[in-house]
Amino acid sequence: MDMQTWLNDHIGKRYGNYIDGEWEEARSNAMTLTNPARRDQILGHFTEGTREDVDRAVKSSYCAWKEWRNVPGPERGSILFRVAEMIEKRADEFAFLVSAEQGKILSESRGEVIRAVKELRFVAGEASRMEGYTLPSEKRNGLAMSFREPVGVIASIVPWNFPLLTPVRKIGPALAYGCTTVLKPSNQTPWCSVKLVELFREAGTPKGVVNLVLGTGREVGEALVMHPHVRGISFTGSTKTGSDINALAGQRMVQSQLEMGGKNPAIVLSYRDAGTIARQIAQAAFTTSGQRCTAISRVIVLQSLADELSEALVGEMSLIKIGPAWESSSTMGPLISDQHRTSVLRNVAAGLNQGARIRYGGRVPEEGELAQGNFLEPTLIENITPENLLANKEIFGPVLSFITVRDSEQAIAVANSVEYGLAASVFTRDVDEALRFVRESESGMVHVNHGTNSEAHMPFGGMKGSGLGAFSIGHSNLEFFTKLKVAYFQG
Ligand SMILES: NC(=O)C1=CN([C@@H]2O[C@H](COP(=O)(O)OP(=O)(O)OC[C@H]3O[C@@H](n4cnc5c(N)ncnc54)[C@H](O)[C@@H]3O)[C@@H](O)[C@H]2O)C=CC1
Ligand SMILES: O=Cc1ccc(S(=O)(=O)O)cc1
Repeated sequence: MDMQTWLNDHIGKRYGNYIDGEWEEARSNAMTLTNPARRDQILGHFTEGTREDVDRAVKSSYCAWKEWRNVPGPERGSILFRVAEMIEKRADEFAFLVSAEQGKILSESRGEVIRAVKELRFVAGEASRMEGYTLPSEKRNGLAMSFREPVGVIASIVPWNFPLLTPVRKIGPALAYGCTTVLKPSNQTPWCSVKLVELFREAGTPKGVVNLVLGTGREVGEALVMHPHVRGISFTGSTKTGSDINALAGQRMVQSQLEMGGKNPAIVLSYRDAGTIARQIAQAAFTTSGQRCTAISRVIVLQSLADELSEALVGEMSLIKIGPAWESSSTMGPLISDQHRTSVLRNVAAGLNQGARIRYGGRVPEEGELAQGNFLEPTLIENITPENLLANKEIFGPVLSFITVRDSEQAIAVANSVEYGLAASVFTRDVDEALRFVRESESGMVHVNHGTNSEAHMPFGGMKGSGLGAFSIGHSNLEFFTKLKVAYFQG
């Protein structure tokens, strides 16, 4: 089946919250979700949840946790393996869903689906690895041991750029480590979360272990963060919201795991072939139309290489074809909303006012099919000074800042000069330079000679304004979803 046919069969339905094992009716004031590649197409209608919904959902999760925490790890893991299997079997349908509500092209959506399956399988195995350790006691015939216990109810608050993967990245580890969760998706991409929760139900997850409350950050998100039974907040989104959440959680002595924004650099110090480097940078900058927390948004290049690299980047960018996911020729989709595109354009205009120049792109298509969606050409901007907003602020769109430097020393200083520290790439043929960058980069994830793409079994996170608390995905999740307890035995 193709995406258009699938969409025609599935759009226009109404969806409500999933609380305590029951799907609820969508309320009459439900929010209308439209297709970012075709604003006149209504995808569905989704309840605007309330504080009262949050209260019921959290209480349900709290009740369920008292049972779920005692379910043996391998049994918890087997539910996650089952969900992974089900997503894999319905991979086409999930890719259509991701593309429909997020806008990204189908090959990227398929990549997101595969990644979600891999992460679920990884974390399903983690359910059996909640290790502590045992030491001989100070006393004769004694034992001293530490072990890990699930923290309790987790609020999972997710954004719109990876509408399947990020919910999986929250629900998966929560359940593996014996926690229960209330999921709140972005109200710009609630559909994938609904379909994902349907699978958890189908896979036999006991009632209350996963609840879903749809709605806004102000109403549903804040109520979750403040609920007394919520014992951990796993959040992905903007640095501003993450920091607000952390302040509130801190008052309640509750831990948060925050995955936030980035202004990720690719520093280019030497190469064999400018075209190969440009291809990797363009891929890392423009997939998901630059709306990835790990997108490369700054190229920091030695002056001596700048002309050749800028030419090669323009060459790569001219191959990008913007368009809707259902056109097989499209290689870059729209932005999530018209409002977000306006914010991206406003930031670009402010950067130009500060002296920057557009080298390529930057236009909004105003005619034909493309005018119906939130499209924006991939954009390369040069003549950027260190103070320019485009050198510092997260834009979260298809906008790449081209910055030239004297030497590798200055390159590293510029790379580290922003408030963020999520991902960074270095391109060099010199192993000493590469090692130095790995050591000195103020980023959670450093990539040598490739773009900022991570792997499904490795910890994922950032430093400075990009991340706080335990990294997600890998074994590091144990630190967030469980707490340590020590026991002494005397024989
Ligand atoms: N790091 C990442 O992956 C992402 C970063 N962003 C950045 O954030 C900017 C704004 O995008 P938004 O969608 O508005 O991000 P956001 O950070 O405000 O929203 C993310 C999630 O948090 C919820 N939320 C919002 N305010 C909340 C509050 N006070 N308490 C609890 N939950 C709350 C939202 O409803 C959503 O589910 C983007 O332009 C981009 O720069 C956005 C999405 C993802
Ligand atoms: O938040 C989800 C997320 C962000 C980035 C990537 S990637 O490694 O850059 O593809 C994957 C998942």
